[in-house]
Amino acid sequence: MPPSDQVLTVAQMQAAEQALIDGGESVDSLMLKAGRGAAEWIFRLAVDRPVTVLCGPGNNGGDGYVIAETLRAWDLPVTVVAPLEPATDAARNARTAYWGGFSAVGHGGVFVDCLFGSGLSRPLGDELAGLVRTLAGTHASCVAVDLPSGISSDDGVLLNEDLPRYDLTVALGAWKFAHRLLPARKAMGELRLVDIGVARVDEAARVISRPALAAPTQDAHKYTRGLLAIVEGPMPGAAALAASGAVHAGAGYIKVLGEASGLPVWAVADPRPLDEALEDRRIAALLVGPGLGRDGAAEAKLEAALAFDLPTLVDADALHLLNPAMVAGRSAPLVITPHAGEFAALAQAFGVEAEGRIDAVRALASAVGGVVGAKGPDTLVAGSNGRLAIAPPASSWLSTAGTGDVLAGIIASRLASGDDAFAAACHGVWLHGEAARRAGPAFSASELAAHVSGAYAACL
Ligand SMILES: NC(=O)C1=CN([C@@H]2O[C@H](COP(=O)(O)OP(=O)(O)OC[C@H]3O[C@@H](n4cnc5c(N)ncnc54)[C@H](OP(=O)(O)O)[C@@H]3O)[C@@H](O)[C@H]2O)[C@@H](O)CC1
Ligand SMILES: [K+]
Repeated sequence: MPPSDQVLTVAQMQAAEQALIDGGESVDSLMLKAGRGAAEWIFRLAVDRPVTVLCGPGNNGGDGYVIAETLRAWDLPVTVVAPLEPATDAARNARTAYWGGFSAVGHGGVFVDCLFGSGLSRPLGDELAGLVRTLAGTHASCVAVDLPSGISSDDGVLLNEDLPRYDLTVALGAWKFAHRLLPARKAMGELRLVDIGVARVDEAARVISRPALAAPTQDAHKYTRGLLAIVEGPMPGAAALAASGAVHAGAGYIKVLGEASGLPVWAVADPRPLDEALEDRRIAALLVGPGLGRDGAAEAKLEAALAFDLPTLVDADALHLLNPAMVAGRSAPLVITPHAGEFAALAQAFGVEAEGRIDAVRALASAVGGVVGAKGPDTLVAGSNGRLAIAPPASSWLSTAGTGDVLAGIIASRLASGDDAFAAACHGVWLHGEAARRAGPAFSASELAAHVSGAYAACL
């Protein structure tokens, strides 16, 4: 099987295909593997319904002819709609090898979109967009091969409006960013991956998968497991929620630096002035931001916290205060976890200008000199060295107040436990998503936090 966690850009996919060709494959042989692999999934979906394959001019269209011929040979009624002539040798060869018929309107049954794949370079013209919509509307099920036509592979942007929703998208060779990012992901239905022999690409982005975590060693004590200090602000509920997430995610000791009213009994408050409290050499990681406020006092706390150069997670209010001077000269790991609004403020503060979300997240990580967990329904984690990971789809019930504080607590807990910053962010995002899955519908942030230990148990 192909590495099922890697996500490739179009350029990386082309390089991977070239490596296969250098190793003795041809475009035609790869197209046969891709088309036949896709045909198997379509055959299962179709059962005995007729299939209409829309074939474009490039190699995605070539895949379509292979699919049509494969299904025809398996005795399914198949027709091809071909508004454009094949323009590549492989697509021409595949069309020549197709022995079935053509039609202008299709068959009903299953619509298979092989108009454009990763070679789409601009929005569909009105005529082609109309044809895709009509065929989708006149068939009971819709399948996209590699990508739905009209979607930009490298960033998941919809280049046309009113694109159809697909029941199934069969990715060829590797996942592309569009399979993992919104809004494209929403249009794709079920996702399946066909193996054409693509190897692991070291610098590829990854989908975050279940981490392997360890239980504490036999001789562990609370400090070896990690002391996490959470800087409290005027809204102590946020620090308490972060502490609840943190206690279930690995750290052995959670201390809240402040008055800590309303804290659970197992968390320890340290009400001394922050500078003094931060002198505790046993602190393994710091969390600053949840409930911190955005006034002068908050800014002073953030500066003090960052000056200690400990592994630190900056979240929430603190992200509106963070600036380049505060992170200059730091050497300890830093993680920031902005949602879209906080990201925009940070991009301005750090002078990040980039086209597209992925480049922007990478550029911010580089400017901050740390790891960015860009939160949202399709969370991205970027390291300052260009590493990128994409969260698997998570429960939409996470869209409720306080879940971000819980996530901050979990990631900070992983930092205190000794994960490096990138791993802490990835492990934390996975634990948070899994806790939400276990919490079911309509949970509160504290109920979410209580499910983190169940998520942890799944990683042992
Ligand atoms: N390479 C391999 O080994 C393998 C590749 N595989 C398959 O190949 C697919 C990529 O193939 P591809 O690069 O040929 O691109 P594809 O998406 O078919 O379209 C390009 C054509 O469309 C045209 N065009 C673009 N936008 C347009 C628009 N809006 N409106 C009109 N025309 C437009 C463009 O023309 P141009 O932009 O030059 O005008 C060009 O003619 C990939 O997704 C996978 O399915 C698999 O078989 C495995 C082996
Ligand atoms: K397609």
